[in-house]
Amino acid sequence: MGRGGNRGGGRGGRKAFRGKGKNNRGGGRDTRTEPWSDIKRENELFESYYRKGGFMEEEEFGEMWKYLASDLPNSFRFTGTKSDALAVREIFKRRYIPAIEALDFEGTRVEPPKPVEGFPDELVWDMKTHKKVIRRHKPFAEFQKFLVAETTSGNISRQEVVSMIPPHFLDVKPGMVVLDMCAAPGSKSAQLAEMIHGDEEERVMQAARNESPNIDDGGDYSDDGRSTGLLIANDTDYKRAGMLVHQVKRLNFPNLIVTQHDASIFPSIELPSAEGEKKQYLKFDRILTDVPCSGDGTARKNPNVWQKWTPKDGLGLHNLQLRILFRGLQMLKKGGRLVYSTCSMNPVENEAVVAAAIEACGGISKVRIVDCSDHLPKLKRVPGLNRWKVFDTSAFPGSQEKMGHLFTSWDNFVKAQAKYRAEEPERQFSSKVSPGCFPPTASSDEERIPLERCMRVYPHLQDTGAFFIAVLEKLDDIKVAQIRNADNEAELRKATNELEATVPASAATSAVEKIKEEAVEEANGDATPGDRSPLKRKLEEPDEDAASKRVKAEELPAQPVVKPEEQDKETGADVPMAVDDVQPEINGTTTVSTPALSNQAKRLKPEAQSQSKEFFEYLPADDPTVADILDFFGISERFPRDRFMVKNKEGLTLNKIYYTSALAKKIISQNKNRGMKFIHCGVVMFVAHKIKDGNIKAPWRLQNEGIRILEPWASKRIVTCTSKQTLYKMLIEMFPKLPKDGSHEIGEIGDQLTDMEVGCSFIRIEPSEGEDGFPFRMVLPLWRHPGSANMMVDKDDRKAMLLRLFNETNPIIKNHVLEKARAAEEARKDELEAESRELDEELEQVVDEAQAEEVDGEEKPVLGDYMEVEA
Ligand SMILES: C[S@@+](CC[C@H](N)C(=O)[O-])C[C@H]1O[C@@H](n2cnc3c(N)ncnc32)[C@H](O)[C@@H]1O
Repeated sequence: MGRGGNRGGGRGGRKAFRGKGKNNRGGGRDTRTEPWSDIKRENELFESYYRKGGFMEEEEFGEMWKYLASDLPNSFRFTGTKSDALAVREIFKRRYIPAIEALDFEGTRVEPPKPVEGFPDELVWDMKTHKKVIRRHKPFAEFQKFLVAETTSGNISRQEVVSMIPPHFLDVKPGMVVLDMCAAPGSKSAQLAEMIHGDEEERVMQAARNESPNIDDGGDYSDDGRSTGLLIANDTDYKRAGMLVHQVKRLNFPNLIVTQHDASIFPSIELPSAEGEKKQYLKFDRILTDVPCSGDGTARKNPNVWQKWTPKDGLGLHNLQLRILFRGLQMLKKGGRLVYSTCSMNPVENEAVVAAAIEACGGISKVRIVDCSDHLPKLKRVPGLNRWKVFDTSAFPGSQEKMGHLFTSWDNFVKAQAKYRAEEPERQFSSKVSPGCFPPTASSDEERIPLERCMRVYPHLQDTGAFFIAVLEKLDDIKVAQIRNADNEAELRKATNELEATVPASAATSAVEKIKEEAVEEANGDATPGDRSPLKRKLEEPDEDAASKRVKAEELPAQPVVKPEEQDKETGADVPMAVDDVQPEINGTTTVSTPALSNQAKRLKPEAQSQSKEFFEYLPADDPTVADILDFFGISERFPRDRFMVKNKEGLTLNKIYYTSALAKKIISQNKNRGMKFIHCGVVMFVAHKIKDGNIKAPWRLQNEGIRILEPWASKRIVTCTSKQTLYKMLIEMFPKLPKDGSHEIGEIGDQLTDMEVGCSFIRIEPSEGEDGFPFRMVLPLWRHPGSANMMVDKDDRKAMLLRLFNETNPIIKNHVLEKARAAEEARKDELEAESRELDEELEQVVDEAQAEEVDGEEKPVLGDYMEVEA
């Protein structure tokens, strides 16, 4: 990853809401007007469910609840390549920890940040002092500046600790093909990209020096050290997908594609195949399904949980979560690994989804839950649940009063419903409960799904938010699925209705105030658990050949457009979306009473479509513009020439030239006309230099984003910086002068530039030991003008570098070009004023002359005078 601004100005970080796209219910966006500290952290229904739902002992519940109602510590992660991340972490430890340790705030010693146990290399830190205190109070000003500057430069990610866990369990290796199905705003995608990237830069430099890379981490380094892996980050929500692009763009990762699809019907991705050969479709080594959820585990930072929690939030999302997970398992390679995660504590959104998906895939011989007890051993967690109660509410129409009901099984639920229909036909339930919400009932020990292998992280275990993680491995192709869809449920309901008469009137006993425990039959042992197992229907693995069939997307209104990065982009109509011929036929509705959707209707649920279209046109390997640029920089023939792309319909090298990995190219080229919605791919490698600067062979600028990918292969236009002092001068002066007589003030850089032709070049800075050395390798672009030089790093990034390398908190960056332009503007202003004075004088003269005329002739109205009308 680039330093010194090459990650742009991304300000990522998760919002205090979790996936409230159009499909999501629950807490929703934080819309409160009153301050967080004034929000009452109480909610009777919420508390009753977690207290009575049988999740933990009363004593532990008390501890958990106390933490859940307290503020969340402030956490962050050092990001980027490992060597860069470790270098910035060292600066932080050396400079800021001692300063914070010495602070007093409101009479108490400040507890400094600490590395979070369980995460490798001390790259994750948290701090008890609240974010707001750090932001607003003077003693923390220096530390706050560091956090802001490094977050902007992309060296720090302000991410919640628990949210960092799922990618760690995916066990991603460089070279793997990974899908993040619900990725926005992208903090986990960033982690995954880092993992796929590995120590790529180090390896590429070794390859360029013809050294054989010394690696045995199982990655594929056949592409001259470059990672052959790929991350596809997807989100259905148009605006959030825009946030995702913004977040991942600063990673400068050419092995990344962002798509915008409903993950539950994510299209199969076609791979190129020879004429007449059977079509091949991409299967993933790793998949993350960090699904939309009720988010009740984020209560420490999300007031909506306290204000709005209802059991409907989780119940309403169960089916969408199940469909997303099922689709993920379909697209996973045999032997591949999938992590399912939520920030909810509700088993209906967690263990129930995992169990229902495994059942839908054909059981534990097809998909197993991986025992991860030996992975991240310092991370405190508790086993997943095998038993839980499902919570629902009911009310009479028009009444505000709600009654809570706890059900232990689908049978009891159906029986209780029948009883209420007979006794209180007016009472209405949320009708979001489906059979898959309940604990699975295996017919034998061998078939039992070991849900205890799932992981629950609770707030009190290590002072974090709550999270749920399940690691799944696909053992075999999914050929037969057990489906519980609305048709089957209706059949089941019909069958169980016949049992109504057998339900004793006393079936439902009062448990907590308004909460009813609807599980008495089972508890008394007099219930005959009905056959919960649904009717079976065959579901073949998608017939990939049929995947190219098109389904016309519904016409939807125009959506806001992602900030365009290319001016010459055109808009075009959406291409119909390609989906698998056979989609997971899990109940697409969330209610037991809703009529079944036709298969066609289930497929016709595309996400909101935008009217704008990105173009991704690859340039031919012998493109003359690219050839000139590569020649100008002396780029080795070993650097691939066929991966350059432009983003205009005509495929012209107008403004920007992008670079992508080989696999990204294959996928984009093969699928862009199949209806896939690609919304981002590629790092900007070259930008057209439009200022007249003489006759330059390659009037293109190197870009921070792509410079480190290209630099190891360059043999020309390289300037080496060896002194910190020189770099300092280059940073505080935007355009240091380079007079013809060689009397510059920029040390070794100026010496090397003296005889260099006008145009772009690399500044190479190698790391060196000691306080006076450079903490990490840097490569920066520089433009040599006829009379000056310009390191092409923007002001914010210059400031970040000055702070990081020189501890300079308020640098004044000189820009004589801007000053000259301002002076010219001032001079022009003076000129304009003079012109305007002259005009006034002329006008006065005209008026005087007009008045003089009056003396001789008829009276005429003049400017500033008024007419006298004769009576
Ligand atoms: C919990 S958030 C994901 C957070 C993200 N993984 C991260 O770490 O930054 C859930 C995301 O799912 C998205 N989403 C909701 N329904 C979806 C669907 N049907 N397909 C794909 N994404 C969906 C939401 O827009 C939201 O961004």
